[in-house]
Amino acid sequence: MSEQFSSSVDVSGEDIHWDFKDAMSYGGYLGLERLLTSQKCLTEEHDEMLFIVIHQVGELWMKLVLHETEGGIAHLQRDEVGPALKMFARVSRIQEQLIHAWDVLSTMTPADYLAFRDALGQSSGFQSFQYRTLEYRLGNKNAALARVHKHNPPAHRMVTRALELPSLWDETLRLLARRGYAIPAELVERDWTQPYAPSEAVEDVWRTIYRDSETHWEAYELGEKLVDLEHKFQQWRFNHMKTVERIIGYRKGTGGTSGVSYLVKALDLRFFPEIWTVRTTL
Ligand code: HEM
Ligand SMILES: N[C@@H](CC(=O)c1ccccc1NC=O)C(=O)O
Repeated sequence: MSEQFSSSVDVSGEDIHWDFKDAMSYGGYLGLERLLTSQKCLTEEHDEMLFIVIHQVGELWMKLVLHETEGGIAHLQRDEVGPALKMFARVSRIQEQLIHAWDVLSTMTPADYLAFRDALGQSSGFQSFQYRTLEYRLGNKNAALARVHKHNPPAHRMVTRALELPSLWDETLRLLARRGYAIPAELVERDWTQPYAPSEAVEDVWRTIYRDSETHWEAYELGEKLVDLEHKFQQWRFNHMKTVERIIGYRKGTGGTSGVSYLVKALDLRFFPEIWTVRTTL
């Protein structure tokens, strides 16, 4: 073994020796070489680095949110509510990080952003395949939005798979049906690519669960976790819309939408509709 690839150190009387060729290192394990050379600014503008890093951090958190959401859904499929709740609790904490990231981006003024905005061309958050995958897994099935990814086959496969699978809400209703709650049969087996249509029968089930939570404790806890998750998703959307308003005003979006008014409309979307409507009649 060559001397330069090995080392030993005396730590509290213990001789620790390692071989660098095989040893795991901090940067190697974390892939820092790729991670920290992936901030490729197109301009010399100071704030472009902030813009890139905020998006990269967002995509990394989204990766973990997807991982935890998949894990949580898999537990629900196996009727393991407790471990699913543990994963959704983590999702909510990650969402808090995503929400607070807007405060960092808000330090960028309109002039700072406009200085490099033209370099972005027609690229836009619309093209985030992880975001679209997440929306589909949670239950917002707008099939048209998958087409954006058709020129990127791995992304298209990921998004299409999410479109075709039962969402978190679908799996929640299937679990309730297995537990004897009166979920309509056409919601237990359906074409999952289609948007979910709210049902009075489902609202009735949640009314039963909420009115007597002590006898329906697991279902009640699951319902409240989903409320947290959707509430935080709404907060993220709202902060996005307000940050966009303060940075580009009422300009059109680079992705071709009207901009702020498009983002305002997106605030009306619901992943778990009956869990909200039931609250009016509890
Ligand atoms: C200066 C900052 C930003 C501006 C001006 C902005 C603006 C917009 C606009 C106008 C849209 C609508 C699509 C379009 O026409 O382009 C949009 C969509 C989107 N943006 Fe941003 N955005 C900003 C930052 C971010 C950040 C930091 C993220 C994520 C980390 C993000 C994620 C998204 C996503 C996922 C969509 C698609 C939303 C949907 O389809 O409902 N944006 N953004
Ligand atoms: N839609 C934004 C551009 C934008 O925000 C963006 C552009 C490239 C990569 C990520 C982006 N972020 C989210 O939409 C705009 O209209 O200025």
